[in-house]
Amino acid sequence: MTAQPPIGPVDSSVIPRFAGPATFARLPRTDQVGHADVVVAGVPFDTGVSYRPGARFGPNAVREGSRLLRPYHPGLDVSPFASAQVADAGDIPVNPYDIGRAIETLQHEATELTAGGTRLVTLGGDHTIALPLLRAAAERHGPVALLHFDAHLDTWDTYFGERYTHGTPFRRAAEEGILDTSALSHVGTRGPLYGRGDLDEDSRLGFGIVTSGDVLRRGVAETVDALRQRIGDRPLYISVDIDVLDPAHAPGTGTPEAGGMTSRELLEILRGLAGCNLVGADVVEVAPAYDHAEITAIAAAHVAYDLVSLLALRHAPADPGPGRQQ
Ligand SMILES: N=C(N)NCCCC(=O)O
Ligand SMILES: [Zn+2]
Ligand SMILES: [Zn+2]
Repeated sequence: MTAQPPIGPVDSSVIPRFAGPATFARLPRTDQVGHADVVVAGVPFDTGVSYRPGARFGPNAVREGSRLLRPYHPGLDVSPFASAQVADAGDIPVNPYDIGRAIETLQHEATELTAGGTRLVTLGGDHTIALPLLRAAAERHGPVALLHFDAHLDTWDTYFGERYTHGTPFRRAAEEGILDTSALSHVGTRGPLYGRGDLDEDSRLGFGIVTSGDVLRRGVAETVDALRQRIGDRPLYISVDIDVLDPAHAPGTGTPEAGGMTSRELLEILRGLAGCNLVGADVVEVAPAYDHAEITAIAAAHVAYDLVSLLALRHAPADPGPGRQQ
């Protein structure tokens, strides 16, 4: 906890929430605060996609979609921006022409942002960015447990012979030894694969799978129990590909698959993870050009708000009430 109460978001009863440039949840920028406990950073990068491009515009779309968020989270009983100093670090500028350099830059910047113990929630960007983010998390915490919400496995080996793409980050991460192989789960997977071998290789890497259909059949409570048992108190990284949601709930994404979870199911599962040892998280694959009425951007903003709230809970023995307003 910082000595001064945290600087909170702009007061939407004084400055209308539709006015001015958007930071995430109308929070201060990192240069407006001293130390931040949690930072939200954008990564406008989509050079790793295999189908529709456009996730480079995701970070700002999610910021715009976050204007209506309010400071108290009743589901988790926390005022995240009062319990912890949360700030928007802006976008990390990565090379749009060279995936290798983009990955290097992002790993370096994520390491810098988290140097003093600050926790990072990243807004993508395509799923390629999870690899350098996991590297940075593992540098600090050792191999991390991973909860991966996605329609896709993203443990494929190569696309067009390329090893660093949005369909391969978790294969690379497993090979690099930065994941705790006793606690890896995909949640929400569905849709056709290239072959049964995809599943065999995925399981050989150590992943367990809770499909979208499993969530429907078992329900949220049983799903959360199973995930929590696997995670225990290990350092946990959560990666949310917004295409884990049904295209009805997230049309604005690059590789949509029918038969997905609802945003209600996803948010409820996240809330069920309160108290886990979350060390970092990302929300990726928002591609606003295919969105309608900000459906996807708003869903992603709420997911990011829940992730920030899970992180802020660690600073909040009891709800301290509203923070100082900006
Ligand atoms: N959306 C992500 N991250 N990956 C999808 C890759 C699916 C494919 O091109 O076969
Ligand atoms: Zn996906
Ligand atoms: Zn993905």
